[in-house]
Amino acid sequence: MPNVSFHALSQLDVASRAALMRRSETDLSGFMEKAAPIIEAVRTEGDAALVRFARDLDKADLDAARLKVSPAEFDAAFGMVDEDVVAAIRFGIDNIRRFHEEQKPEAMWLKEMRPGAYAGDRFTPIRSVALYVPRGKGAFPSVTMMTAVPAVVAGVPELAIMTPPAADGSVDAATLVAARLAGVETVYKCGGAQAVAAVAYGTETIRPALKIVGPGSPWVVAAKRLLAGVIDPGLPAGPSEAIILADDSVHGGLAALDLLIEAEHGPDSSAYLVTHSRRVTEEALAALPEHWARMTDQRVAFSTAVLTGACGGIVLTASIEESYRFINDYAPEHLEILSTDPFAHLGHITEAAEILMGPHTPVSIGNFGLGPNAVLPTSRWARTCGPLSVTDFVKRSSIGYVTATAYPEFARHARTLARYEGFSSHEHAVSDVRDRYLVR
Ligand SMILES: NC(=O)c1ccc[n+]([C@@H]2O[C@H](COP(=O)([O-])OP(=O)(O)OC[C@H]3O[C@@H](n4cnc5c(N)ncnc54)[C@H](O)[C@@H]3O)[C@@H](O)[C@H]2O)c1
Ligand SMILES: N[C@H](CO)Cc1c[nH]c[nH+]1
Ligand SMILES: [Zn+2]
Repeated sequence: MPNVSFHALSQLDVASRAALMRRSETDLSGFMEKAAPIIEAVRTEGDAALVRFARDLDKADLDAARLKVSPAEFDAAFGMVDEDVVAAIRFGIDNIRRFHEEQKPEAMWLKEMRPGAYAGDRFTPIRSVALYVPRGKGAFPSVTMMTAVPAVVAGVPELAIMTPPAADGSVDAATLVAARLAGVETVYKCGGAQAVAAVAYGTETIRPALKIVGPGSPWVVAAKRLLAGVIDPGLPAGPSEAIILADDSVHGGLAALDLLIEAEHGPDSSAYLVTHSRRVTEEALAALPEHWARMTDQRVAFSTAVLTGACGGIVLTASIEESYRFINDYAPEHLEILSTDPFAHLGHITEAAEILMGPHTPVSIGNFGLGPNAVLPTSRWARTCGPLSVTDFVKRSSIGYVTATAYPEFARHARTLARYEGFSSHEHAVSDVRDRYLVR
């Protein structure tokens, strides 16, 4: 049995407690240093650099003509994916679409602020957005669904999926199925930092986009940070992370089962079981070997690295209140509340990007298509932002309309503040100079 990291929270000093907040992406300096020349090569060499990085980093044999997925590759993908996978994708897309249609803001609203003066917001789609779909430590048709569906619901006219090629130069077949079923037919075989650079600057084959969304490895996160002045990098979604909060009403074996969900993404993930119950802790530790025995070697290696390392394990608290405090401090990407009465805890949690409630809502169900978006902020960004949504694919313009009836009162106050701030043209524009032109 590997030595699972165990932290009795009330016995930790301030530094050890602070260390528990760390994620693998907390220090990205090494990745940023190596991503910078990749980005520069794509900016200056375009497609030639993408072909070279596909060969060197993805071991994929490609030429520029094959960077874009062809209609024939899309058609072939449907023949390669089992019917039950297609059915699961259709089921997920249907739920995700219904959720995001509900979320879509009205195209415009106007409110009468004062008699005869109107103000509101108008939402219009962003013209072009790139969707990053990872591949490497897994294939992610689900991420395709989560990024493409809200983008299509928002009405973005130009969408392109960026995803790493496999060694044979192909794109994961289920990812292509999900893309077509969600309504996106432009897919480029290009991943990592080079993909972010390609859509930021554009290449001979790849059109530049105004924004990129979607999760990725630290390479992707680092490139987004470096290119934040060139392209809108969207919400910060890095290596997956989860907290399983268990109270005394559940079996610890269940907590262990769900702790392994996000721990198996990769050695750079984070996963904690947080509980004030010693019984749950002991049951969880006892159940882990049995769960590991059912997993593939790769997933055992990833989850063991997480649970025995500095970004995972078990946190035993002194009380449920201390569990809440820890979680709100940690601000996890995914939070699962394992309790027979999850709603009793919900009000105490304010900082978590996704909160999944009760023993029948494991993180897997959120990941694969309950409806809410599973592309979520990591590394404590849940303190300031939430899941990917339709609003990430639109921008807002405010609208104002003042009639002749309402104008005098607004003009009077505007003159006063313009004078105070020392802006003479601002003042003249709402003074009797304007009246000369208005009265005809
Ligand atoms: N937050 C979320 O919503 C969410 C959702 C799904 C997945 N994820 C996370 O996304 C990540 C996916 O990672 P992945 O590796 O499977 O796919 P990825 O596509 O993000 O990264 C693979 C790419 O990284 C680049 N790369 C790999 N090694 C490199 C090196 N040595 N130098 C330069 N570039 C290199 C390559 O271009 C490769 O194509 C995981 O960390 C997972 O936890 C997050
Ligand atoms: N847990 C990921 C978000 O952090 C989403 C996902 C897709 N497939 C498996 N997991
Ligand atoms: Zn997951």
